[in-house]
Amino acid sequence: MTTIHRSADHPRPSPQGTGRRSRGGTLTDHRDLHAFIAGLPKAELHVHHVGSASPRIVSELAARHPDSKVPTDPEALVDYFTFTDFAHFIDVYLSVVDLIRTPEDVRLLTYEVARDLARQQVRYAELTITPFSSTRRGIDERAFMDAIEDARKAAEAEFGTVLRWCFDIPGEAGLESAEETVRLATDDRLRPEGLVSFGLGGPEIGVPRPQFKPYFDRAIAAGLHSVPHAGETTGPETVWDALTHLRAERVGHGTHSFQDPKLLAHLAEHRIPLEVCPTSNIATRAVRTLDEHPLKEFVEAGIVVTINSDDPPMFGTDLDNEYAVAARLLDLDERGVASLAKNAVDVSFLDEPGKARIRGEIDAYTSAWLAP
Ligand SMILES: O=C(O)c1cccc(C(=O)CC[C@H]2O[C@@H](n3cnc4c(=O)[nH]cnc43)[C@H](O)[C@@H]2O)c1
Ligand SMILES: [Zn+2]
Repeated sequence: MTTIHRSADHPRPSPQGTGRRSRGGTLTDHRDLHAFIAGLPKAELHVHHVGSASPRIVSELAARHPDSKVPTDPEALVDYFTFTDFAHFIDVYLSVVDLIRTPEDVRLLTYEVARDLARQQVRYAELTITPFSSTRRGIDERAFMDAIEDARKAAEAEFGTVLRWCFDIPGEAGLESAEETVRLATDDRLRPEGLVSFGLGGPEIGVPRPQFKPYFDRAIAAGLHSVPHAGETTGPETVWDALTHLRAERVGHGTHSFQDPKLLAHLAEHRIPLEVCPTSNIATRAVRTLDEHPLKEFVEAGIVVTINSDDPPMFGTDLDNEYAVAARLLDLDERGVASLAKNAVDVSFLDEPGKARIRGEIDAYTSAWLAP
C-alpha cells in the first residue's frame, strides 16, 4: 500500500473551525458552520450500500441472523469498525455483507440508508452497490433488483431523496465477478431503472485495472457512466490506468494523484472530478492524518473535487462531518462550502432539471443563512 506520511500523527479525525467571515460580516464560529452544513441541501456521489449500514441497521440485520460474528451492540461495533489497514477493512466489510441474505434484508438496508441520507439533507445520492456479492450468496437476481428499486421509489416518495445506483465489480473476486456484474447491469430484463454508472471497488494492490477494460467497454456501450475507484491505496499509475483503459468520467478517491503533477494537470484540464472521502482515507490508513490529506493540493491544481463519505458508519463519519473536514482543510466559509456542494450536483449523473432544482435549493438556503 502507498501511504502518505508527511507530518506528525493525530488520533481520530475531528473537524475544527477557524474564524471565518459570515452573517453580517462577523466571524463565523465553527459551530455556526456546522449548523450551516447540517441544513445545507447536498448530493452524495461516493457512498457504498453495505458500507452505509448504521449500527441500528446492523443490529437489526444481526438480530435476524444471530449466527453472524458481527456484534449487535453499538459500542462493540465501534471497536469492530476500527481497522488496521485496507485489507482488514475489506474483511470486516464482507462480514457485514454476510448479514444480507434475503431480498427483504436488501430492501431494509436500502430504505434505511436513504432515511439516514435524508436526515442529512441529502437530496440526491449515487449509491455504489455490489450485486455480485449478493447473487453469489444466493439472493435471486430478479428479487435483488426489485428490492433496491422498491426501496428507491419509496425513499423518493417518503423522504424526497433521489437515489441512483452504481454497480461495482469487486475486483479482487476476479473476472467472474466482472462478467456477472456487467451482465446484471446490461441485461434489459434485469437492469434497474435507477442504474446510472459502473464502478470497480475493493483492494487495488494485485488487482490491475486494465484487465477490466472489456467489461467497462460493455457497460459504457450500454449507456452507463464509468466511475472506478483508483489511486486510493496505490499510486498515480492506477489512476492513469482507470482513465486510459476504463475511460473513467470521475475517479473514486484518486488520493495518490498528488504524486504526479502531470496527472493533476490532466485531471484539471479534462475536468475529471475526484470523489474525495477524507475520513475514509484515514480510517483505512491510506493517508496517515487529515493534515496530510492532499485535498488542498487538488483544489490548488484546479481539479473539480466532490466531498463524500464512502462507508460512513464504518468510518465513524457522515457527509456533514466530511464537509466540516473539507471546510477546515480548505479554510472555507459558508459560500465556499455551498460551492463544494454545487460541484457534486454539477458532476452528478442526475438529469438537468433535477440538478437545477438542487442548485436552486443550495442558493436559496445560503442566501437566507447569510442574510443580515
Ligand atoms: O462478495 C464477495 O464474495 C467478495 C469476494 C472477494 C472480494 C470481494 C471484495 O473485494 C469486496 C469489496 C467491496 O468493498 C466495497 N468498498 C467499500 N468501500 C470501499 C473503498 O473505500 N474502496 C474500495 N472498495 C470499497 C466495494 O464496493 C466492494 O464491493 C468481495
Ligand atoms: Zn468507495
